[in-house]
Amino acid sequence: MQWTLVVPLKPLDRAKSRLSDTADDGLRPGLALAFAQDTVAAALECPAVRDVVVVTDDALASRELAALGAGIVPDEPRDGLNAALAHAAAVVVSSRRAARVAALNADLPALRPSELARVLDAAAEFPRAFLPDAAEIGTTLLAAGRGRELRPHFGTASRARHRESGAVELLPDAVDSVRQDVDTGDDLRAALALGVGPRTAAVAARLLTAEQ
Ligand SMILES: Nc1nc2c(ncn2[C@@H]2O[C@H](COP(=O)(O)OP(=O)(O)OP(=O)(O)O)[C@@H](O)[C@H]2O)c(=O)[nH]1
Ligand SMILES: C=C(OP(=O)(O)O)C(=O)O
Repeated sequence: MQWTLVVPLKPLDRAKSRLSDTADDGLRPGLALAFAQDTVAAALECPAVRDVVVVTDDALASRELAALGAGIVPDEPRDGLNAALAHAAAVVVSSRRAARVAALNADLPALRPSELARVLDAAAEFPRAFLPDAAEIGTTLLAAGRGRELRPHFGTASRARHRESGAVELLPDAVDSVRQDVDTGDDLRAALALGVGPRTAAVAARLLTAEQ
């Protein structure tokens, strides 16, 4: 069972504003890019993933993520996160017949391919399914089966909104790395404790040096 993942990424100079007390304006865009690179690299190593498509208008992120093997879809219709995801999912389905599509957050720097495979295998049992984030308020993955629309409701309180939309909440064991998104300094410390990918580790080392 193979999936196409759609990963949304807003322009790096506006990304991760809630990390401004942890990483200053000089470091934050690089940190957001490192999260996306580690997320995409781990996703591409997952046996359940056929391909990864990043929906973004950021030129540097597009180059760096394409170099890892991701496809790039421009951010249309420029009406926020859910519109961008719905558009990219529609592009994917029209270009690859019978695709299974899942939206995956770009801020999962501890992502492990085997844990992502476990989540996608669980999602395959349902027409639409989602994984709540570590904080139990948001969502890190929303999956739609063949012929089903994604109908994304990411953003504030997305766990409750995805539940209300009829998507099945997934609760597989041992998938912490897929749930650990990074929005705050505490989230970053939790991700570092799980073990992050090499690009995030390198930027985090610079952050720690800057703190001293
Ligand atoms: N393509 C696209 N991606 C978006 C858009 N808005 C948000 N995203 C991405 O969706 C994910 C969750 O977005 P947010 O929580 O709003 O933004 P963030 O950069 O993670 O963090 P904050 O700035 O602290 O809110 C991140 O990967 C964002 O880069 C958008 O309008 N278009
Ligand atoms: C957009 C979401 O992610 P974040 O935690 O980055 O706000 C969400 O959880 O729906």
